[in-house]
Formats: sequence, C-alpha cells, structure tokens
Amino acid sequence: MNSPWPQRGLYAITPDDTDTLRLVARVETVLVAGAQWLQYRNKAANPHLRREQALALLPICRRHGVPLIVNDDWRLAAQIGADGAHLGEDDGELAAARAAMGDRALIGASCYDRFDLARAAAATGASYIAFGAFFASPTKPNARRATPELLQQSAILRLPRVAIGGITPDNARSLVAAGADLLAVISGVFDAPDPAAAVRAYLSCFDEARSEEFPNE
Ligand SMILES: Cc1ncc(COP(=O)(O)OP(=O)(O)O)c(N)n1
Ligand SMILES: Cc1ncsc1CCOP(=O)(O)O
Ligand SMILES: [Mg+2]
Repeated sequence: MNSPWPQRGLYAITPDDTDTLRLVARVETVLVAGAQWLQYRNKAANPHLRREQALALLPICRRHGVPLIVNDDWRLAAQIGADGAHLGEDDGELAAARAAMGDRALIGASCYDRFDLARAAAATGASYIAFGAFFASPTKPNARRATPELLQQSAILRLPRVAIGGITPDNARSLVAAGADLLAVISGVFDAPDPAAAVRAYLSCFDEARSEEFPNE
C-alpha cells in the first residue's frame, strides 16, 4: 500500500525525559529542524506518564505532518490515535497489532542482526524493518550489533529499511550508502549541544548520498 509518509530521512526517537513540558519543547525543536518521523520511547516512564507524554506529542506531530509512532505498546498507540507502533521481540505479535490498528498504521519491527526476522516481519505485514545497533549506542550499550551488509541484503524485501544504534552525522553516510532509508537516532539528536543543527547534519547525509547516485542533478 502507498504510504502518505516520507520513506527516507531522520527518524527521531525521544530520550527518557520524565518532564513532559521539557520533552515537548525538545521534540518541537527537532521537528521544526526537519526530522521526518518521531517515535515516542520512554523507558523511565510509568504507564500513566507514557500515556500523558504520547498524548502531548500527538498535536505537535500533527502540526508538522510527522507520524507519531509509539514504542513497545501498540495498544497505547491505538488508544490515543497515534500513527503507528514499533515492536521488538518482547513487544507482542505484529499480526495482532496490524489487525487492531488497520492497514494504514505504520508498524515497525526490530530485526536486530537477523535477515530471517526481517523476512518474517515483511510476510506478517510490517511497514518497515529496523536493524541494529550498527555502532556502540550510548542509550543501549548492550544492544546486539549488526553490519551494513544486512541493509544491502534486505533490499529484496522492498520495505523501508531503518538503521539504529550509535548513529552520528559522521558515521551515518556508510549506512545510507548501504541502503538505510531512515536513520533512527536518540542521543545523537537529543543529547547534541545544538539538536537542530544535529538534525540538519543527519539530513545532509541523504543529500550527499543522492548527489553521488545522481551526479548531474
Ligand atoms: C526504529 C527502532 N528500531 C529498533 C528499536 C528497538 O526496539 P526493541 O528491540 O524493542 O528495544 P527497545 O526500544 O524497546 O528498548 C526501536 N525502538 N526503534
Ligand atoms: C533502542 C535501540 N535499539 C538498538 S540501539 C537503540 C538505542 C539507540 O539510541 P542511540 O541513537 O542513542 O544510540
Ligand atoms: Mg521494545
């Protein structure tokens, strides 16, 4: 199905900030700067705060035309009318999420370092497949590690490929060159001294990759 959302760019993921007003302000900065997708992820929040924060982020995402994807909890995503959910191996069945959220929902699947998981997710109706961590992640230091070849290999699945884990503006180009459509980033954006400048730096990696592909444009 054709998606109304951009299929390439920066997929910003929120940090564990328990101050809702501050989180909203930080996200606003990042969306104004041009991030294309937002995932609400907060491992430090209880269910009540998660609902409050996801609800607070929804109107900002709407205003910027950015999809809001809720991490881990497709039921919360469905309850608040978010645009999608991101599911890892411990986050329930993708098929159940798809059945409950409908065809238009953006439902992403963590595939870590495994092509077989990506193939299964594609067959079950995932909207995108996510691989990583590609580099040492300050947010999730023990995350499994993947290699860029997996991005190349999974082109055959014809779904947007998301790369995550320790991605900086300096190391992102290798992932875009290997086929990453979206760069999923937490600390490189939200812990940067100037988050708006960091967003622009990530986006420039796509421009450069495109001008290498099409040098005369
Ligand atoms: C875009 C994206 N990719 C991978 C993940 C990781 O999901 P998961 O393995 O469930 O780990 P947690 O994020 O829940 O710690 C993600 N959230 N987003
Ligand atoms: C959720 C997740 N899954 C693999 S690495 C990671 C964290 C990504 O955060 P950062 O961009 O700070 O490395
Ligand atoms: Mg998860």
